[in-house]
Amino acid sequence: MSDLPGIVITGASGRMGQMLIKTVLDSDKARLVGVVERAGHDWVGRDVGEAMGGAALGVTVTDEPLEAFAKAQAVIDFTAPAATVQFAKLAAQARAVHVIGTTGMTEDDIAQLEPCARHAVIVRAGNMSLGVNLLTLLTKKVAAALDEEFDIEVVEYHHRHKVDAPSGTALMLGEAAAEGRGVSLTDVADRGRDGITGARKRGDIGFTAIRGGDIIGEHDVMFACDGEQIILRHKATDRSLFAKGALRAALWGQDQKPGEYDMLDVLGL
Ligand SMILES: NC(=O)C1=CN([C@@H]2O[C@H](COP(=O)(O)OP(=O)(O)OC[C@H]3O[C@@H](n4cnc5c(N)ncnc54)[C@H](O)[C@@H]3O)[C@@H](O)[C@H]2O)C=CC1
Ligand SMILES: O=C(O)C1=N[C@H](C(=O)O)C[C@H](O)C1
Repeated sequence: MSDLPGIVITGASGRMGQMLIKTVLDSDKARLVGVVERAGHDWVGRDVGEAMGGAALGVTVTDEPLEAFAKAQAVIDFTAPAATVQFAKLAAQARAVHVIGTTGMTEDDIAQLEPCARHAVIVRAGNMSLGVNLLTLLTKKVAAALDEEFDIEVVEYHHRHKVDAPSGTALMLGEAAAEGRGVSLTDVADRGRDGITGARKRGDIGFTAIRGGDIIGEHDVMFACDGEQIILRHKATDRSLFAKGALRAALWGQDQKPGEYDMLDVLGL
């Protein structure tokens, strides 16, 4: 048997799940040892290669995550908040690195990761791409350089199937802008404008979510004052970018102590 790190992918049939499976299969640094779907899904019990419309891979889709995690060195998880919280407990039990791409997690969901990270490595980021993580650093720097004469607005664009807003990336960028300004995002976030909202409050960080078609993910951070605007933009044109980042995190996590990490740690930024 190969001694390459064994990876389990959760949410196997999802947009990211399928991309992650292909990315692990294409890699010469890791091997696919399991795939998980939710109970009742029609992929459960089938060979994942065949379920994806190709040749059999000898890996059967399971709805028993702990059994799968016990065989793995890392779990890559892009599913939904409630599932991710459960998977964190099971990955900790199996001492497997848990890479979390799932967005839309509440503060309570995130708090439940903390005890799990005492036993296993958790890498969590709303966006696994190098470009977005670099953009968070640029956003922080620009926000620190400008005063509140500049209004900060984060605009995100995603496909029609996305279920959470603002996107995880938009929140990362908002956090970075707030950090640059030395304020707490909770105090200044303006997340939903509708009706007679009153004029914009000085110092607020606004969020707008566009949903349509098959847009993979685009994010603008606008700094607008009277007479000029600066717009920092990231555009994802291929989901494989997130999957490659997640696999990189899973491999990086093999050499780390238990704890919570993000992609800036992985990328050394
Ligand atoms: N951090 C990042 O770089 C990125 C994060 N995402 C996030 O990843 C998540 C998934 O996105 P998509 O793949 O587009 O969604 P999707 O809806 O296509 O896939 C989610 C999959 O998870 C499965 N699932 C749900 N509950 C489950 C459970 N209890 N056990 C096993 N499987 C379960 C669903 O059946 C589905 O197959 C979202 O939160 C999204 O925002 C997406 C792209 C990049
Ligand atoms: O749901 C998606 O598709 C994406 N979600 C992530 C987010 O919420 O920021 C990352 C990426 O933009 C795609």
